[in-house]
Amino acid sequence: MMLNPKVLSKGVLSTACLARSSISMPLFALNSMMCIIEEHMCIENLQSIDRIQSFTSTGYSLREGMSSMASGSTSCKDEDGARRKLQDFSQPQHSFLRSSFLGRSQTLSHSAFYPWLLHSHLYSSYNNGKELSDLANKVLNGLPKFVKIVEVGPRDGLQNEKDIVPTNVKIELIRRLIASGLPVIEATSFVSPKWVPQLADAKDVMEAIREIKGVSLPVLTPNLKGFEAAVANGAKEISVFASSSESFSKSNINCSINDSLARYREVTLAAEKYSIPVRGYVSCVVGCPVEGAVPPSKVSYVAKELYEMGCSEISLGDTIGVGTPGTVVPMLQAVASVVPVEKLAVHFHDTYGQSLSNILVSLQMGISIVDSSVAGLGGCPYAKGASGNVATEDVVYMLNGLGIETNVDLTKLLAAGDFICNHLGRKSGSKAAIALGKLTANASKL
Ligand SMILES: CC(C)(COP(=O)([O-])OP(=O)([O-])OC[C@H]1O[C@@H](n2cnc3c(N)ncnc32)[C@H](O)[C@@H]1OP(=O)([O-])[O-])[C@@H](O)C(=O)NCCC(=O)NCCSC(=O)C[C@@](C)(O)CC(=O)[O-]
Repeated sequence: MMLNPKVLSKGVLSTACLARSSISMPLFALNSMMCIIEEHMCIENLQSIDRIQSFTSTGYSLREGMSSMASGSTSCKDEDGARRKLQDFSQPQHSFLRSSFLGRSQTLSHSAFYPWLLHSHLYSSYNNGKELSDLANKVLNGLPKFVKIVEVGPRDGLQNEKDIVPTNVKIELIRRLIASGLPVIEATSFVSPKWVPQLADAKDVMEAIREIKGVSLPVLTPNLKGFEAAVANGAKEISVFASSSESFSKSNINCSINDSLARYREVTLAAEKYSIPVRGYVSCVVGCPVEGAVPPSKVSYVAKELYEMGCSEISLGDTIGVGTPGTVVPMLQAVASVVPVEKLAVHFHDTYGQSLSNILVSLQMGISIVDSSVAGLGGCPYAKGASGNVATEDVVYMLNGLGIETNVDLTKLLAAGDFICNHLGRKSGSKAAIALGKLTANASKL
């Protein structure tokens, strides 16, 4: 598409920059979006750009949509007073998606390659500045100001490593991750050492970190035995892990979904006595290595059970990393209708490179807790084909770009990633870490 020469003139560009700098929105993302919009819409004058200043005004947010859905309402009011229907994403996959995201009741054909078909719709429907500012408002204004990152590298990241990582390396990794400012670091698992030999040193890891204050260091427990061992070794927070797929439940913890929920009821009851917060994982929230696609209703069933038995946070795990925004959004919609969205976390593995886009749509839906693993370490020994978790460095880089606080020092996080990658003798799984590492190396040559 042609770009109007007027938009290219120096004056226009600098005025556009001024307009952008006067708002409190994440500028990098906003600039990128505006460049795309300007380019494709051949903006003739600056009126549209000036309206960018109204991006901070009120507008429809997906969070509002989610809360109205949770209360049984299916519609919400936008600033023009028009009633817009929330989309029904619970329709079968690969059919059609309704676009309330764009503020129009239009039906978009859904294909595997372009799940949202945002492009053609965007350029054909939005042709004035007011609508452009509404659009940017909807995309960016609903994002949280702070995201809590739950670092799962020492547990989920290392559990699949074939060679046993020495205990002192695990402890040093945890110390470095703490130093980077991460608020939660899942330290280890009290599971059967026959099932996960890599984490057989859970007691020794806990012994070294149990006195550390100011950071949460939860551990994974599959049953009461694991819970008791965790508490005896100083755990102050624990996690239980159920699955939304029967086959995965059987292969991961050797019991059915309902049997696992019965076990976790015992664990949450015991935890309540000690005032120990329990996080509940639901794995295979989009797909299972054995059963294939997992319907959102199964995920919401397990999430609701965990929440109602007392789990204070529910982490939704795409264990094999097959999700795209097209499958993650309906799953979140189903779960958020039974568990408050502020209690939900997302946990993506990056097998198909979809994690960051999945995280972004999750944030747009009101989620503000994201699990990730330093250097993209990870994989589940009982989920064939599962690759590493989304890399914490990549998540922090994206959130920094969006102007979202995490309290994480990226430089120190990169150092923690280098430390563990050096030990494992492996390149980092984080694209941001690789790119920033190259930048540093080039700078030091100057
Ligand atoms: C649940 C069990 C124990 C059942 O395993 P089982 O073989 O059915 O259990 P059992 O009760 O028959 O016990 C077998 C042996 O394990 C012992 N045992 C029993 N419980 C414990 C315990 N807590 N700690 C230590 N030992 C334990 C028990 O004492 C016994 O020892 P033995 O008499 O043979 O010497 C086993 O299947 C297990 O440990 N599974 C854990 C597997 C695991 O950790 N998988 C990775 C988790 S990652 C995940 O789920 C996904 C997630 C959370 O990351 C999110 C995502 O990525 O999507």
